[in-house]
Amino acid sequence: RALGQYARAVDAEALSKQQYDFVIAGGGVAGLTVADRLSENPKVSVLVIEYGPFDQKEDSVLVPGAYFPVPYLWLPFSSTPQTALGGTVYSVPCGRVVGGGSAVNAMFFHRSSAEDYDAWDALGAKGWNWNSLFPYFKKSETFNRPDATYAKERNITWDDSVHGFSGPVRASYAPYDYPGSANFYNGARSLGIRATKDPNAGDATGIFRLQRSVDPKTNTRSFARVNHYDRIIASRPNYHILPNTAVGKVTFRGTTAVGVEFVNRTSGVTGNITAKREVILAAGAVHTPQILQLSGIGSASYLKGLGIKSVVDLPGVGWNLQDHLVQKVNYNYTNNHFPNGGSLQANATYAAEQRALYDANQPSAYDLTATTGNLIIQLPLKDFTSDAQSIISLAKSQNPASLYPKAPASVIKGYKAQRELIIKNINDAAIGDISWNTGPETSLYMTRPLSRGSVLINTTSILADPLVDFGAITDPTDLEMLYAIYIKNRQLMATPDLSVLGPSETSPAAGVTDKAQILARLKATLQPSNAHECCTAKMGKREDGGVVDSDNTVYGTTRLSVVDASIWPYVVGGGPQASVYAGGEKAADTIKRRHGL
Ligand SMILES: Cc1cc2nc3c(=O)[nH]c(=O)nc-3n(C[C@H](O)[C@H](O)[C@H](O)COP(=O)(O)OP(=O)(O)OC[C@H]3O[C@@H](n4cnc5c(N)ncnc54)[C@H](O)[C@@H]3O)c2cc1C
Repeated sequence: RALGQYARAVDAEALSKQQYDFVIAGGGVAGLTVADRLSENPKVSVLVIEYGPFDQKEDSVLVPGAYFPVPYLWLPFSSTPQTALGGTVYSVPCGRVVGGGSAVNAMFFHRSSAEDYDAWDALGAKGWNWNSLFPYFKKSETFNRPDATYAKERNITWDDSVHGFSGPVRASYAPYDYPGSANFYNGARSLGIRATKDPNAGDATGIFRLQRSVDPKTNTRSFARVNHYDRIIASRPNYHILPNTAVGKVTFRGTTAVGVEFVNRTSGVTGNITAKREVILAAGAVHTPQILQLSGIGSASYLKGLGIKSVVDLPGVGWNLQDHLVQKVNYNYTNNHFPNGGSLQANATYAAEQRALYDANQPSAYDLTATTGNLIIQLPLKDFTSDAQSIISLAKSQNPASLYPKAPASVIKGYKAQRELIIKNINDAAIGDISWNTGPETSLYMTRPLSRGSVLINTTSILADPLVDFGAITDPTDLEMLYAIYIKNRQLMATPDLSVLGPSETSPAAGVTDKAQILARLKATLQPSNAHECCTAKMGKREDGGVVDSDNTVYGTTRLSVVDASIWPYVVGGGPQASVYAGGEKAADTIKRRHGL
């Protein structure tokens, strides 16, 4: 049988006889963005090989308010014991499904501050800066304005000039809001926190309304499977996806990538497929470095220990892992509004009513994700604490080589350069967030880590998880920044607008005021990952631990590129997906140009 639209019906033998112009490993945000753009040309054939299945349009995928439990995660998957956290292991959250992280994420969809992208360029990702990414942010989205009356009532503001109106990702604001949002907004304003007109304009600090990747016509998730595959596939016989299949390694002629080896996860059947023009890695920041190492691209001496023949000695592969720290803070409220962000879980009658409204396409609590409220506060360090200078001094006093003892020398060199820029921008770009779901849970995020981790293989099987070391809070500055965010949240909860609701903290440090004790509680309860893993095949100079050049090509190879969140020099503040979509759009243009398409 010839390859069908979904390529699901094809057995490995038939597939092995096919050749594609481009073979893409990983059908997540970046992979499907690039596949869509390349296959716009009917003469270009594209195969995406995706480890996970197609989703079955479950509520937990499509309905924002039915988000929990999060489906299609890579489970069970644990990190290595975290040395600065008493040897505890933590889960490594990533999506494993067509659509990748966008099929399972909390749908925050927003850009970071211009300083973050400009820092990438300064660190050697030449041409990757705010100005060059800006048109791609616009290209990636169809922005939907909220209803005018609702927007006025709820202080929703935006700037049309920074948005796109014809791109694949549907971006919108929730049409429903809990009354507690007003308390949060007014409390933040009373602390002097600026109301940001639109965080997507290059300054993502202040308090603002969360834009989400949700289609406002259907009130369902707008994710890469829908916006970069379902939307177009009927007219693209040249675009195929092979699900439930792992890319095991890239195959080479010399240092030229010529295809991939794959294994079907359920049948175990293996095969090879030829890529006539290019192999594109888009397996996410945890798995792209795994594929590279299994293919002989990484530290030659390390790979030799596993019996893997080196193709290119590239010690930066797998290093520079970054993520955002998460700290949940829970409260009891004696006088909270009803309904609030906890009501769907706590009150079955209310949940049934809201579900009926949602099904009738009326504004409903099901239009919100179960994780968040509608508002978020993102601030630079100086706006979280008056103690910013001593935190900066602490950061400067660290010795990067001893913080990251096993990292190759080139990686340390790049790490030092990153630290200098991060410290320089620390009082301008956001370092963390406060998000209250208007119910029992507040989420704090420390988004400007100075600690670094790694993803290294320790077997030669693609079906075994790589070793993921988040390196969480190995630089003690990160814990101090988290503490600053935590204290700011306490100040916020003490403002008249929020204290009127009668909050009393139940965890992580109920009643504790001593700093050392609070730090101990934070260490015991923080999560090293917000599923925002990135930066493990960094774009930048090779001598600084770089893995890909500014055109996404893996150093020392031809016809092999990386397009996902692995390529970032350092993590953006806020949610990463909008930046991955934009980076995918930019990479697709680069690849087209390279092949004269
Ligand atoms: C639970 C969760 C919540 C999140 N919430 C938000 C949010 O609210 N806002 C936000 O901006 N970001 C959020 N993120 C992060 C965001 O989704 C990711 O940053 C983004 O998906 C990364 O895109 P990517 O293309 O780099 O990788 P992914 O989208 O993860 O895609 C990688 C794909 O490659 C596949 N793959 C892996 N190994 C192989 C292999 N060997 N062969 C073939 N395929 C392979 C994976 O199955 C996956 O589908 C969240 C992520 C998760 C998991």
